[in-house]
Amino acid sequence: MSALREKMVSEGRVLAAPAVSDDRPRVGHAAAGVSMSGRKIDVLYSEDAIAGKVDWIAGEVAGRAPRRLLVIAILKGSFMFAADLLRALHRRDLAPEVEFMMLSSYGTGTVSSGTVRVVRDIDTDVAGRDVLIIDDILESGRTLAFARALMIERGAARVDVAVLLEKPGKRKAEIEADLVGFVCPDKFVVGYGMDAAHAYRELPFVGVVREDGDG
Ligand SMILES: O=P(O)(O)OC[C@H]1O[C@H](OP(=O)(O)OP(=O)(O)O)[C@H](O)[C@@H]1O
Ligand SMILES: Nc1nc2[nH]cnc2c(=O)[nH]1
Repeated sequence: MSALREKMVSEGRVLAAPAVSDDRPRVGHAAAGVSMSGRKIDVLYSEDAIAGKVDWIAGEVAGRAPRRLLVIAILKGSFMFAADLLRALHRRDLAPEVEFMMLSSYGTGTVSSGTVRVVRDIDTDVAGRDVLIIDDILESGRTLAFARALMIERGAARVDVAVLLEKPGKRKAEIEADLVGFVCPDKFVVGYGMDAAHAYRELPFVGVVREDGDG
């Protein structure tokens, strides 16, 4: 800490940065069994691996030379992917407008209810625009089929879909993503925006919660 900052802290004019505990989980490529609130999470895709895919997706989007690009992030699960992807798009000299649509079909469970609920709609007119819908994961496809159909119905010129993860062989609705980060094993994944009963969204990596008895 600089002498000036030390003086300001001692005078109560600024807060000292909290001490960083050294026993934080270190998450890298080979990390496994990270402990979170007593549950073990096996890391499936590390922060570095995700960053590489995000950069690749941004390059692909830029290569399509979108016109009047509107990025629509499907909340809640996509918030972290959206934040990283938007910064990566900026680095590729794209300046999209950004919208958020909140859809839900899983509630607190791990199986799709089969019904997509619009919790919050966008308030931008999409007619004539190139739209990129982004979501964390494509599984049954109900969420993204719903969102894409809605944007086409509203007159978007083009609708592309980018997801960080897709689970093959699970589709119940007719949709394929245009850009996919990882093809994911058939396990319920958490982290990097994705939850299990509202937990784990804050994790910077994608993992799988270890079942009791998994070791
Ligand atoms: O392909 P699908 O089977 O439709 O599943 C994918 C959707 O499921 C999750 O959302 P969820 O409904 O859990 O809401 P959340 O994003 O608020 O967590 C996820 O964020 C995707 O949007
Ligand atoms: N958190 C989470 N949400 C999902 N929605 C569809 N599949 C999944 C999954 O594996 N994890």
